Order: sequence, then structure tokens, then C-alpha cells
Amino acid sequence: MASRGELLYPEDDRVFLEPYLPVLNRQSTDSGIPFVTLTFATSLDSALSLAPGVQTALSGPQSKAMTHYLRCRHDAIMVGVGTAVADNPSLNCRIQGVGGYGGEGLNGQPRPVVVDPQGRWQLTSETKILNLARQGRGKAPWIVTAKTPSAENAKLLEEVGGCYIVLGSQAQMSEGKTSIAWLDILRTIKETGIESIMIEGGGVIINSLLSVENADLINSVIVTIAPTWLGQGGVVVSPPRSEGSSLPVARLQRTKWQQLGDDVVLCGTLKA
Ligand SMILES: NC(=O)C1=CN([C@@H]2O[C@H](COP(=O)(O)OP(=O)(O)OC[C@H]3O[C@@H](n4cnc5c(N)ncnc54)[C@H](O)[C@@H]3O)[C@@H](O)[C@H]2O)C=CC1
Ligand SMILES: Nc1nc(O)c(N)c(N[C@@H]2O[C@H](COP(=O)(O)O)[C@@H](O)[C@H]2O)n1
Repeated sequence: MASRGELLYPEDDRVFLEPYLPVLNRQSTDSGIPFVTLTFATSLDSALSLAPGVQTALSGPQSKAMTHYLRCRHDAIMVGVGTAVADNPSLNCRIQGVGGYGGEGLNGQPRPVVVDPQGRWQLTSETKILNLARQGRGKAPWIVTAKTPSAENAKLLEEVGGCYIVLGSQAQMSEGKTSIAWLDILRTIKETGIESIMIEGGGVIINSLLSVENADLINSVIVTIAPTWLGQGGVVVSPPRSEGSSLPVARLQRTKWQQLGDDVVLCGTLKA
């Protein structure tokens, strides 16, 4: 029986996901980047949320439990600053038996990583990730940035054992936006000892990773499809086309479907 908000994801369902997950206890590989799983929940009109900055529950209880199982199968979990600001997420794993939720220490908890190149995320006493780290219910976050962090943010982060990863020299400015090449981000993450990472969103992150230029960095894609439409104005998954390429958008291989409650979970691979 699950307690304290713990989620249950049955053993039988776990078997289905196995071909799409990093190998358990695998040794470090020399690929230069971690195993990358892109995973998110979408509506039938490809929306992640009703509007930018609005958190929207799409997953039902079973697929939510599946997402939490994925969290315990990766060393790290990444979101963009848009998601961090909109959702104030926990980004921990609330599966029964995982460290912080009935298990020992923080064993099984992923490291939250937030991509925030311009220091938009203001940490406060209300920031859930910090409070969970303080309570031993999740790991302290790392923030990938291009800017020297504010003294207030740095203090709050360091107090719970988190840190900034400053990639200023790799950052590029275009039309007022700062971006860092995904290869640089993922290489740096791997150098810290992270062997696998699940990337949850939001829209900007997913669309840029699914562009033909970056899709090769992704091993698996696991999408929860909720049987609903969110209507116009939402944050949608619709990657840019690469006009010069023979394949203008990414396409999944080795696809499989699983029904979880009313939701459908689609798994596939991208890396050749
Ligand atoms: N349904 C689902 O599974 C999920 C839904 N969401 C929703 O998505 C929405 C947030 O999405 P977005 O606004 O698109 O924000 P986002 O979470 O994708 O963050 C975008 C920001 O991340 C930074 N960033 C992304 N790629 C970068 C790169 N290569 N280099 C440097 N910085 C980079 C930039 O500052 C960019 O503005 C929210 O409404 C949230 O609730 C978020 C995650 C999952
Ligand atoms: N799998 C999934 N289903 C949904 O319906 C969602 N809205 C999301 N959002 C992602 O989960 C994060 C919230 O996680 P916590 O429960 O706070 O740990 C949110 O920030 C999105 O990354 N995911």
C-alpha cells in the first residue's frame, strides 16, 4: 500500500519500458554524453500546457506513476527555466521504496537540472525543490547558466548543496536570447558523472531537441498522450523543419504503445 503521496507503478508495466531505458547499473560509456530520454505529456493537439507559464495536468494517475518510475531510472532530470518558473516543480521521484520516499538515503532520486542561461529563476523560501532537498526528499538542484548568478540565488542554492554550472563561454546571443549548444550542455553534464538524464520539457527545450540538428543526441522518447484537446494558444510540441535536410523533421523508430488508464504511452528511439 502506498503512503505519503507515494505512487505505484506495477512490475508488469515496467517490463514494457525496459528497451527504452538506460541499462541498470551500467558502467560509464565513452560516448561523451549521457543516455538521453525525452519524455513529456501531451494533449491530442500536441499541447504541453494551456498557455506559456500555466501548469496543466495531463497525465492520469497511472501514467504519472510511470513518469515517476522513469525518474528513478535516470541519474538526472532536466527542465527549462520556463517550466521551473511556471510549475515550481518538485522533480523528485515519489515511487514507493525510492530514497526519500521509504527507501534509504537518496538512493534512486534523480538530480534536478534546470537550464536558465540568463538567471531568470528567482529562488525563494517557496521554491519546492529547495525545500525537498532540505527535507531529504530529493536531491539539490544544479542550474546551468551563462551568467554569474545573483548572490541571493547562489546562497539559497549552496545552503541545500546545489550549485551553478556556468557555461558563459559556450553561450551564444541571438535576437536577445541566450542559447547554449545541446552538445555542450550534455557533455558538461556527463563530465560531472551523470550517465543518464531524462528531459521533461517544456516547449522550447523539446522543440529544439527534436530539431533534426539535435535529434541524434536523444536515445529514447516516451510520450504520454492524454485523451483530450487543450485548444488554441497552448505551448505545443512542433519542432522546426530543417529545409536543407532529406529528412526535414525527426521520426521515431522501434515504436511501441502501452495503455495506462485512459492515457496512451508511446515509446520510440531516435539515435541511429
Ligand atoms: N506536459 C508536460 O509534460 C510538460 C509541460 N510543461 C509546460 O511547458 C511550459 C513551459 O515551457 P516553455 O515556456 O517553452 O519553457 P521551457 O521550460 O522549455 O524553458 C525555456 C527556456 O529554457 C532556456 N533554454 C532552453 N534551451 C536552451 C538552450 N539550448 N540553451 C540555453 N537556454 C535554453 C531558455 O531560457 C528558454 O527560454 C509550462 O507551461 C509547463 O507547465 C513543461 C514540462 C513538461
Ligand atoms: N508527465 C507529466 N504529465 C503532466 O500532466 C505534466 N503536467 C507534467 N509536467 C512535468 O512534471 C513536472 C512537475 O513535476 P512534480 O510533480 O512537481 O515533481 C513539471 O514541471 C513538468 O516537467 N509531466
